Amino acid sequence: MIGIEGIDGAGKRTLFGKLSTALTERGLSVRGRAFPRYGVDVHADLVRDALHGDLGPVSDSPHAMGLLYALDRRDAAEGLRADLERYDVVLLDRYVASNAAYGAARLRQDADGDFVRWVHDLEISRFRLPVPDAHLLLSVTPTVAASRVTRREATEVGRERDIYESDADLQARCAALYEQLARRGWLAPWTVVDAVSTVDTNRLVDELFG
Ligand SMILES: Cc1cn([C@H]2C[C@H](O)[C@@H](COP(=O)(O)O)O2)c(=O)[nH]c1=O
Repeated sequence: MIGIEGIDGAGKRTLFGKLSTALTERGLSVRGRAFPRYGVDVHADLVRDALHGDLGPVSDSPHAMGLLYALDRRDAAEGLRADLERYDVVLLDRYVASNAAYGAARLRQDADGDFVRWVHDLEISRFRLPVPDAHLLLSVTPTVAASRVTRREATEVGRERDIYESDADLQARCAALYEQLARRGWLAPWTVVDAVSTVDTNRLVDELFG
């Protein structure tokens, strides 16, 4: 199970698609999932409302938001465990590490702070969510990521920027948090992928799967 992580606009969705194709071409069965599961889980829908300022003070509280993201994953845990039995590779577009990075960045803590520990206690120790085997961190400057978010807005009709995407300082702190989590090997080993230019997916698959 591989978690694909990075700030908004880092290119996670693109890599997710390319990796799925490359792994399938090598004869592996692949199951992809994305969190939050908007339209599937009530907690994820509350997250979406909060991200657009439609849930009152909930969006002001990193812990309230963190709990909603965690509950969405807890509701998916049984399905995830079944996927792990059935598929060679489970690819995740965001997972527990997103909660650690964004919440800690909002609270201006670092990776050794209370929030990252709180996420671990809640999602891993208490909810017993499956632990990933590896993380891929798409590393990109916040400026490049922001320009990708702007480009995506132009093509996705009706899509409104959420409260995190509009906050350049938060994105910069979040990028720093991800780098710290990667250096510490938080939860699983991390491979940092330079995502400013086009990622060589086949090379990445070779690195990951030999
Ligand atoms: C999955 C997840 C996302 N997030 C944030 C990252 C994004 O800015 C936002 C929405 O995710 P998305 O843009 O990938 O749909 O939620 C968390 O803070 N914690 C989480 O657990």
